Amino acid sequence: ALYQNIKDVPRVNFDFIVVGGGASGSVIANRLSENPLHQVLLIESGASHQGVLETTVPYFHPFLHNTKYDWNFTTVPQTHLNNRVLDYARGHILGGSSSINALMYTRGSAEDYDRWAEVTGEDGWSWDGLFPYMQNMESLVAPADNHDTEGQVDPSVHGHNGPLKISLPGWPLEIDDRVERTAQDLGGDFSPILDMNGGKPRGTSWLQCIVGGGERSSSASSYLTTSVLARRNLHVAVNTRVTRVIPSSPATQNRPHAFRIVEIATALNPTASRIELTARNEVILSAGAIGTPHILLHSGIGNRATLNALDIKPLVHLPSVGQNLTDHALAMVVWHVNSTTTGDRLNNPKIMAEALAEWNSTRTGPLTSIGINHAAWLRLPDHSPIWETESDPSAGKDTPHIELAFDNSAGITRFSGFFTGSLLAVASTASRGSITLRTSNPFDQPNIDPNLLSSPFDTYAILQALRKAREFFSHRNWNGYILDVAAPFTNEIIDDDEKAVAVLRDSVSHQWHISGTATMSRKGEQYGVVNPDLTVKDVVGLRVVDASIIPFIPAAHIQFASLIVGERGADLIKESYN
Ligand SMILES: Cc1cc2nc3c(=O)[nH]c(=O)nc-3n(C[C@H](O)[C@H](O)[C@H](O)COP(=O)(O)OP(=O)(O)OC[C@H]3O[C@@H](n4cnc5c(N)ncnc54)[C@H](O)[C@@H]3O)c2cc1C
Repeated sequence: ALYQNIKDVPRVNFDFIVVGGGASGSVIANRLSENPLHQVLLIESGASHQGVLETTVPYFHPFLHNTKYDWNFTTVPQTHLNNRVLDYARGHILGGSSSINALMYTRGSAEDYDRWAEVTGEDGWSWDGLFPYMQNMESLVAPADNHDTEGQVDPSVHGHNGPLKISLPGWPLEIDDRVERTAQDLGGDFSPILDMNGGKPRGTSWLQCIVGGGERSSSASSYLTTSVLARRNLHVAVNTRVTRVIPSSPATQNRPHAFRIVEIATALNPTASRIELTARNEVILSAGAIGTPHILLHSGIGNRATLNALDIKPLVHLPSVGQNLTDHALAMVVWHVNSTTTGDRLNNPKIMAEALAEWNSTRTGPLTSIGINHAAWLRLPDHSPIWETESDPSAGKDTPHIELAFDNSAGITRFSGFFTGSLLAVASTASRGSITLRTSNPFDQPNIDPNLLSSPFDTYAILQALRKAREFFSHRNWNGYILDVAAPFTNEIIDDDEKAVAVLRDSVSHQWHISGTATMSRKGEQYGVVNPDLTVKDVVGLRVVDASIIPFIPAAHIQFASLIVGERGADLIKESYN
C-alpha cells in the first residue's frame, strides 16, 4: 500500500528497505516484492505521482522544474563556465527524475556496457548480459497517432511485454521530412539508421520516447501501478526523508560493519524527530547520484579526512564516495524559420488550451510529444586535431562522441518567435566532478560540482557539435525554411574557435545525467564504492542500486541505464536471498 506518512506504515519486519523511489528504486521495490515472502519497505522523500498532471503530459516536462516536485538543487560555481551557478533539477516525487525528465529513450552503444563488464570483471554487465533485461523491461507500443512505424524502429531489439512503455513520437513535425532527406543526402556520419537502440547508435534515426497511450511512462506509473501497490508485502511511504544509515552491529577484527538500520526524519524539516527501522536482510540505497553519496557521507562512509573535518565520525574509509561524477554537457543552437507553425506556437495560450483539451479527451496531439522526433549520434573524425593532446573518452568505434537532437522550436529556452535547431551534447564525456558535503546537517544540500567543460576534449566536442548542427541546417534541403541563426550565435561566432567557445562557456549547462558517484569496480579494487554485485565495499547489509554505480556514463540519456541497473540489481539481490 501507499502511505502519506511513515508513521502510518504498519509495524512489520521488513526484509528489505529501499531508500528512494526513483527510476531505479521503483524497479527494485517492484521486483523484490514479486516474492510474497519478502516484506519490502520503499521510502520516498517526495510526494506521490498520482494525479499530478504535469508528470503525465509528455510536453509538460519542463513545467516541473522549480516546483515542489523538484529538489531544486544548484551547482557550485562552474569554473569552466565563467563561474555560473546552474540549476540542477532532480525529481522529488515517486518515480524520481523519471517523473520529471524529458522522456527521451536511448540506450547508448553495446560497447558502453561492455566497458562496464570490462572494468568490473563481471560479464553480466555487458550488453549481451543485459539484453534479456532490456527485453523484459520494455513494451514497444503504438505511437499516440497510431501511424505506421515500419522503417522507423527495429522491433526485434525491443521488448513487448515489460512494464515500461516506449513508442515512436506520436505527433509529426513539419521538419521531419527535411531531417530525413538531409541525413540521407549528407550521408557519412549523418546516414540514417533504423534504430539507435540496437547497440550501434551512430547515424540519424527516429527518437523513441518513454510514452505509452500518449502518457509518460515513469518508473512510478509503470513499476508501481495500482495493482503492484496493492501487494500486501509492499509498503511505500512518501513524504519521508532518510537521513542516514546506521550500523546494526559494529565492526570487529573479523567482521565489517553491518548497516541495516535507516534513520528517518518524521517530517521534511531538519528539526523533526528521527525514527530508526531495521531491515532483516538489506538496506538498498536508490536515492540517485546526488542523494546516495549524500546519505553515505552523512553515515560516515567516505573519505576519512573530509568527514573528520566536518565532525562526522568516519566508520568506513571509502574515498571514492561522491567522486567520479559524470554528466553530459548540453547547449542549444536555433535558427529563425520562415514559418509560424513550429512547436513554438504552443506558447500561444489559446493554442495550448486546445492542445490540452485534445490530450484530455483522446490522449493525442502535440502534447503527447516532446517536440523532438529525430537525433543524430556522431563521432569526431579519426584525424581530428584533438587526438594530438587528448585521449578518446568513448567506449569504442561504435560509440558516438556527440549528440544532435533536432527540435522544431526554441525548446526549453522558450523565447518568442519561431525556430528550429538542435540540442548539442557531449555524449562521451571526459570531465569529472564530485559531490561533497557542505555541513553535517543532512537537510543541507551537498556541493554539486559537475565540473562541466573542465576537459579540453569536452570543450572541443561541444564546439564540433555546434558546427555539425550548422552543417546540417545549411544543406540546400532547408532553403526557404531556415533563416538566420538566433542569438547568442552568429555565423561569424560559429566560425571563430575562440569566440564560439566563449559563447559556449556562457550557455552550456548539463543534461541532468548525473552518475558515477558511488561507482562499481572489481572486488578488492582500491577505488570504487560498490562491488560488481552492488554491495557496498567493506560493509555488509548495504547495497547501492541507482545511477551512482555507473562507472562510465553511456553515450545516451541515462534513464534506460538507471532502469537496467535496477532490473539487474534486483536479480542480484534475489540471487542472494532466494
Ligand atoms: C530534468 C531532467 C531531464 C532528463 N531527461 C532525460 C531524458 O530525456 N531521457 C533520459 O533517459 N534521462 C533523462 N534524465 C535522467 C534520468 O531521469 C535519470 O538519470 C534517472 O532518473 C536516474 O535514476 P536514479 O534512480 O538514479 O535517480 P532518481 O530517478 O533521481 O531517483 C532518486 C529518488 O530518490 C529520492 N531520494 C533522494 N534522497 C532521498 C532521501 N534522503 N530519502 C528518501 N528519498 C530520497 C528522490 O526523491 C528520488 O525519487 C533527465 C533527468 C532530469 C532531472
